[in-house]
Parts: sequence; structure tokens; C-alpha cells
Amino acid sequence: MTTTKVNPNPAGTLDLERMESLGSPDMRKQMGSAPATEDSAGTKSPTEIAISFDNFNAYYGEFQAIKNISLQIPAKQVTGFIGPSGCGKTTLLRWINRMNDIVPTARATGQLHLHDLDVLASSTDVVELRRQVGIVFQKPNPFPKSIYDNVAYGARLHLKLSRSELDDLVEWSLRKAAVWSEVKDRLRKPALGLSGGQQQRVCIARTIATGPEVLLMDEPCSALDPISTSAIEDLIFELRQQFTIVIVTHNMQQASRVSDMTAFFYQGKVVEFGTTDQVFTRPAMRQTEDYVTGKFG
Ligand SMILES: Nc1ncnc2c1ncn2[C@@H]1O[C@H](COP(=O)(O)OP(=O)(O)OP(=O)(O)O)[C@@H](O)[C@H]1O
Repeated sequence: MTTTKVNPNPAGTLDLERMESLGSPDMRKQMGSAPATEDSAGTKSPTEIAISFDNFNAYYGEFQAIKNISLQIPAKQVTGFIGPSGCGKTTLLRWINRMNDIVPTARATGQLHLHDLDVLASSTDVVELRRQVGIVFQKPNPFPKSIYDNVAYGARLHLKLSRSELDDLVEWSLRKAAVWSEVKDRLRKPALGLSGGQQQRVCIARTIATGPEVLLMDEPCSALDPISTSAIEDLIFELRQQFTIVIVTHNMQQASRVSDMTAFFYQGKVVEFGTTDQVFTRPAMRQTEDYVTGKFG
């Protein structure tokens, strides 16, 4: 595939070369320090923070689902949210791109930033926020359209692309989502005719086609068989070079396989947050140890 310049974004230019080195163009400012990363020479450098919660609370009506969480999520890494059912993982995830706006009783207090963008501010452009922060759900949810039209959907809405630019973007996205070779000869066929695992990768392609910086994944493999799950896990591993990924999972093996950082939640609080290696092999808190070793949950 040739990487063609495209001029997709009314707010500016966006091209596949830049998407290749992405995040997104606008909202990049360091918010603070996070766990240092080490290069091959062993030199430590501070990690850029992409998403920052400070004294963050979330409610459904009177019920408080998230209790005073402060959490800094590093850029270009995979952060796993783990914890027993109902502890608030999905609620926190869905505040990152304000998906909870569609729940009439949902409200949040405290601070939530994507780089220097105040996510909760009423002035925040939610459509643009959701372009920057894409979400992949538990069950694959392709539109009842062709594979091509699924992936082109967001670009057609937001971007002014020529036909060949759109073709390039669709191919680029499907390649990134590791499903191109399986669908390239049936792009005009319905996405709903694909297997569940292929549908989920097409949904990931649809999400990355609009050039997000962050990918939120809410149990993206829970409806998939082991082979499809393995394909998605491999994909997450690849995508982390380019995207900040936050994944909710109930599968401890999956969390330990795909996540660089892990946050363990319990009853609306973050009990422990650290590198996945530390959380799984040397947890600081007894509750974490009990959960990751399967004693409860
Ligand atoms: N739309 C809603 N209205 C009212 N309460 C809600 C709503 N969504 C979630 N809750 C409640 O908020 C709490 C946190 O739910 P949430 O879905 O965030 O937990 P979770 O850790 O993701 O759970 P699971 O692992 O089962 O998906 C739960 O007590 C849940 O019942």
C-alpha cells in the first residue's frame, strides 16, 4: 500500500504517515510523570501521561460508583482495569470519552484530563473527544453495511477524502487491525457475514480509521472463541506501539499477557496500580493478591 497524503480533517490535516506515528495531532501535552520506561541501554525516561484522574467521583443518581480515584494512565502503553463485577471498571472507562453522557442519571465530579484537555468541561467538544478516544465494546457491533463502509463510516462523516484516499485509509485501518488479508477480497460484502473475531477486528479498524490517540476496550474478547481472542490479544500488543490503550478484562491471563500497567479496582476504588509484573507477582495489597490468585471475584 502506498501511504498517500490525505486531507481528512476539517480542523486541520491528517495523513497516513502521521497516523502511523500517531497519537492525535491536537491534544498532546505532558501532564506529569509516570512510571519510567527503560530503553535497551537501560536508561530511564519519564513516561508521558495521557489520561489523568484526580479526586474523581462518579455517580448514578444517588449511588456513588467511583470513589475519589486518582490515577495516571501512561501514553502508548496498555493499562488493564481488573476487579470483581460491579467495582466500577466500565464506569471509569466510559467517562474517558464521556460515553456516560448518554446515561441520564450519570454525573461525575473531580478532574479528568486527556493531556491538557479538561474532559468534563461543558465546553469540551464531545464529538471531537470521541474521535480522539475511540471505544471497542464487549460484543462486536458492526453496522449492517459492507466491511468497507463500516471502516469508511467515520471518515465519511468527519473528513473530506477523495475516493482513492478513502481506499487507502480503509486498507491502512484493516491492515492495522490485522484483518486485511482475511477481508480484502470481500470488502463490499456485509460485515455481519464475518466471524465474531473478524467482526471485532473490523470494529477496531473502524475505530482507528478516524485517527484516535486512545483506544478504550471494554472486555473486547468476552464474546470470542480462544483463537479469535488470541488474534485480538496479538493485535493489542501491536497497537500499543501507536495508541494509548485502556482495557477492561475479567480474564487474569489476558490482563497479564497484554497489559503493561494494571489497576485493581474494588468497590469503586483503585486498591492498587502498578506495572503488571508487580501487581501480578508482588502485589502490595492483600486484596489484590487474593483477587489475582483467584481467591475471590
Ligand atoms: N446505568 C447505570 N445505572 C445505575 N447504576 C449503574 C449503571 N451502570 C452501572 N451501575 C452500577 O455502578 C456500579 C459499577 O458498575 P460498572 O459496570 O462500572 O462495574 P464493572 O466493574 O465494570 O462491572 P462488570 O465487571 O460486571 O462489568 C455497579 O454497582 C453497577 O450496578
